[in-house]
This record gives sequence, structure tokens and C-alpha cells, in this order.
Amino acid sequence: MAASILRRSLLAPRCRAGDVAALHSGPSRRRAQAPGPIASGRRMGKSPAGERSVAPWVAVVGLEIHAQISSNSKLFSGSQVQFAAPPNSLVSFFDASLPGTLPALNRRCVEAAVMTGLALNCSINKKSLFDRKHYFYADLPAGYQITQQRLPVAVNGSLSYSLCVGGKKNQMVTRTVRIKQIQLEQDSGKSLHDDTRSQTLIDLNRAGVGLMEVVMEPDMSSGEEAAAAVRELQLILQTLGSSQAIMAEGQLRVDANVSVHHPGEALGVRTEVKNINSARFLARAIDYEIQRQIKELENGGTVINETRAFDYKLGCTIPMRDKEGKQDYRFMPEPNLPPLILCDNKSLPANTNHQHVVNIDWIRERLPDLPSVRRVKLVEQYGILPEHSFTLLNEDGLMEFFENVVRQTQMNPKKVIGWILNVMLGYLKQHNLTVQESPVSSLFLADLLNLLERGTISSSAAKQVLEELWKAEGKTPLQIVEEKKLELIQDQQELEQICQAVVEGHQEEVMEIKKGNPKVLNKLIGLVQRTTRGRADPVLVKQILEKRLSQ
Ligand SMILES: Nc1ncnc2c1ncn2[C@@H]1O[C@H](COP(=O)(O)OP(=O)(O)OP(=O)(O)O)[C@@H](O)[C@H]1O
Ligand SMILES: [Mg+2]
Ligand SMILES: [Mg+2]
Repeated sequence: MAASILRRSLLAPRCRAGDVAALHSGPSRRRAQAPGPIASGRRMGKSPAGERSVAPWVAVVGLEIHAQISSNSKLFSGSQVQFAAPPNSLVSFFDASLPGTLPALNRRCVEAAVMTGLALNCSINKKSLFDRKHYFYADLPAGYQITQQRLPVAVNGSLSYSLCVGGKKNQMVTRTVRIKQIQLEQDSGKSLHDDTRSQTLIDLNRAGVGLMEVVMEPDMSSGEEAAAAVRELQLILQTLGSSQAIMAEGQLRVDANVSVHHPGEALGVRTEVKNINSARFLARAIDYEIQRQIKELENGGTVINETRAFDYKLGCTIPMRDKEGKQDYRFMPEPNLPPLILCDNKSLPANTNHQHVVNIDWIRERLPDLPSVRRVKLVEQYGILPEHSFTLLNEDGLMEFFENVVRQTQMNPKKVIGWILNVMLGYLKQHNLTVQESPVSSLFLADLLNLLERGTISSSAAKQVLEELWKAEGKTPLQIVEEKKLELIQDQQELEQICQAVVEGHQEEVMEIKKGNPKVLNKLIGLVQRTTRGRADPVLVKQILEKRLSQ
């Protein structure tokens, strides 16, 4: 069984995200608990029954995530930070490394890193240091990046994330990945390759922008887990406001370190897939890389410690030529920046100007509710399912939309969530719209649900009204109901007549019901609704038909 799973996955030209995860066993695990095995074909000799036993592989994944700090200016200079500005329009002398320029640390960036560290359960170092990391690249004018290598601002944290598992993906499990450290560092510039002129142009707008590098311990074991962890981190950063974390704008870039080994043996050699800026591609890149390494090792080859890139068009990883071999970064202390000293309530010097210190406790007291807390509150407050609370938070603006509707309608939140997730979200996805772009406002949806709740319209009529509301012509739900005459028919006599006509015209169905097949009744109810364009009161219709058919 295990071997057959392996064969299938090795033969598949591309890994499907989830193939590997499906082979893992066990709940959340720390590193001491080895990640679940992946079936492999490594021959281990014959078992007593004469079958060849197979040693499984274990995949190990560790992420380094660069999050662009949400700040108006850069980490060490006053230049503005702005996406898609004209090239080289946001560059100070310091960003261009002109001699004689000096770094001046941006307080906002320090606060963002402390806030993020606290939200990720890290210890915040009251003293941290800046270092120079040297490498030569055209978009790094100084020849080094200022980072925190020896003593970063935050260490030893953890991040809990949830994902769906099981054959039908209907079971949610929560796992934890340890955070090794969070360091402050500068971003580099951007190289723009002009193939037609065989030129490379440099844009330094991004050079010196503040980044937080979040380094995770190698506690994960599949692309799916990594994608779920990154999504949770993204939500946390956005909740804190420490990074906008928009992946499509390069504000959250992930390097995925991947290795495989046999259980009980030392961790394998890792490769590093660089600069992935989509959760979906991250999952695909990791799962591809795991299978590639297993295949390589099973064919007698070796895995080399190299950096690779993910080609999303081909769905595979390829070696990067620019950083082959082990690089010597010649780390050295940054001589132009003193140690970064933070304080807390206890160590706050007397008579200090608050502008001149960063107080960890002050930041801790002002942390907003994190996504995990918000989800629990949503479940408790509205009685919705935990998995629905995930969807509400995962879709940008959906939770606010839901809460606005709930505030303005008498409908039970448990019913409202169905309309939001099944009807609204389905429509938005189908038309590739964000919640903010929804043609139907929360107020109009609430009005519509109120009409339904009060029994003014049926649920099928409500769907028709929604169809009209998508057109965004400014008409209120009530106006649409009146114009299209969609009010619920509750007149007993009128409904009796319609039901009678349906019964008379469908004698075969009537016989079926009388023979004891009650399901056919729904067909007759459906026919009444078709005649009335969904306006008949379904409760009354059912009563009338049941009475008529029992005679
Ligand atoms: N055997 C392994 N398999 C998979 N991942 C690993 C393994 N060993 C370490 N890692 C992961 O590799 C990453 C190492 O990141 P770190 O920033 O410490 O070093 P680096 O990659 O050498 O530096 P750089 O910041 O220059 O990329 C961590 O995320 C860690 O979890
Ligand atoms: Mg790193
Ligand atoms: Mg790395």
C-alpha cells in the first residue's frame, strides 16, 4: 500500500499539494517528535514473510520569511516607502551608499518588530545588535546588508496554525511551529532585466526598506503545512499592522528550506527555494522539492546544499546560478550603529522622554486581538462553526461584512453565515471580486434577510432579489420585491387553488405518494413554487398538499 502511494507520487509529473500531507500521521509535533513518514522505496532487506520492507522518508521544512515593515520611511533613512513609484525616485544618499552617509534607525520599524515578536510568543531581547552581511550584487550598492545576525531583536517564539486534514479535508487540526528568531534588516534594490537590449537596470526604491526576517525552526513537513503557517503569519501581521503582508506586492517573501531523511537518522542536506510570493506556489514548490530529493536519493544521487527557484509555469524547482556553493558573508559588527536597547516598565529610566525609548510592556499592553482569539470570539458570540470562523478571517473584509449584516438584521447569525459563505462569497469568487468590491452592501443584504425573516418573501424569492441587487442599480430590496411582485403568497384560498391544479395535472406523482413514497411530495411543492415563481409560502403549501393527498 505504502509503496504504491510512493510510485504514484514519483511518477506524477507534478506533485499535487496534499499528496504528501495525506501520508503524514500524528497531531501537532515539536521537532523531537519526528514528522510523519513518507512512503519510500528504499530496500531494507526481506521480512520473514519474504516481502521486501520499505523504509519511509521523512520530509523536513523550515521557512525564512521576509515581511516588509509597514512604515512611511525606510529602516535607516528618511526616504519614503511606496509601491510602484517611478524607478529611483525614492532614494536618499544613504540608500545609494554615498560616502559619508550614516544610518539613523527608524523607531517605527523597531516597534513593528517588537510587536510581531510579542504576537509570536517570542522573548524580546532588551539588547540587540546590527551586523554587516557582505555579498556582491548590483542592487546592493554598499556591498553589504545591515541585518541582525549575532543578537536579533526577538527569539524563541511559536506560531500555531490550523489546516484541514482527512480524506474529505473535513477535520481541522492545529499545529505549532517554533520561531527561532525575528531580525530587523534592510531590503535590497531591484534588478530589472531588459532582454531586448541585453541590459540590467537597477531601481533602488526598495533599497533600505525595513524588513523583519522571521526564521522558523524546521518543524513542518509538507507544502500544505507551510502554506497554512504563512497564511496565519500573514493574518497576524495584518492584524498588528506591522506589515501589510501583501504577497503579490512582494511584501511577504518566503524562502523554503527542504530536506528529507529516514526516521532515526540525522536531518538530510537542505536546499533552499528562494523568494516565493504566493501561498499556493509555496505549497507546490515544497511538495515538488520533497519528491525531487527522494527521487534523487533513491536513484543513488545526492542532494546538494544549494539555492533553487520555483518555476511556477513548469511547476518545478531549478538551481539558481547566482548563489552556487556556500557563500562566505564575512559578517562583522555594523560600526555605525550602537546596540539597540529596549526597556520595559521596570527598566524605564526616570524622567525619560518617551520619544527616546521603546517600551516593550507599553507595546504588549496595546496588542490587538490576534486572529486565533478573534476566531474563538466569533464562535462563542455567534454560535457559528469553527471552520466558518476561519473562512471569515481568511477573506479580507469578510468578518467585518458579516458582523455588519448581523448588526442590522433580526436573522439568527447561524443562518446569516450560510447566506454570507454560500451565496455572497460564491458570487464574489465566481466574478473574481473582493469583499470590498461587492455590488451588494451589508446594509442591503441585511434588509433582504429581514424581509425573509419577517416572512415577506420566500428564500427562493430572496435569491431572485439578490440577483437584482448584484446589478447595483441602487434599488433597495423592498423596492425590488414590490416592483417584481415577489411577496410571499399566504392567501389560503389562492394557494388551495394552485395546489389543486398541480395535483390534478400530476396524477402519477399523486399515486406514488399514496403508495408510500413521500419524497415525491417535494416535486409537487417544487411545481407549486414554479407556478408562483417561488412566491408561495412553503409551509402552507406543504400543509395543503399533505392534507389533500391524505384524503
Ligand atoms: N535539515 C534541514 N531541513 C530543512 N530545513 C532546515 C534544515 N536545517 C535548517 N533548516 C531551516 O533553514 C533555515 C535556516 O535559516 P537561517 O536564516 O538560519 O540560515 P541561512 O539560510 O543559512 O541564512 P540566509 O538568511 O542567508 O538565507 C531555517 O528556517 C531552518 O528551520
Ligand atoms: Mg535567513
Ligand atoms: Mg536562508
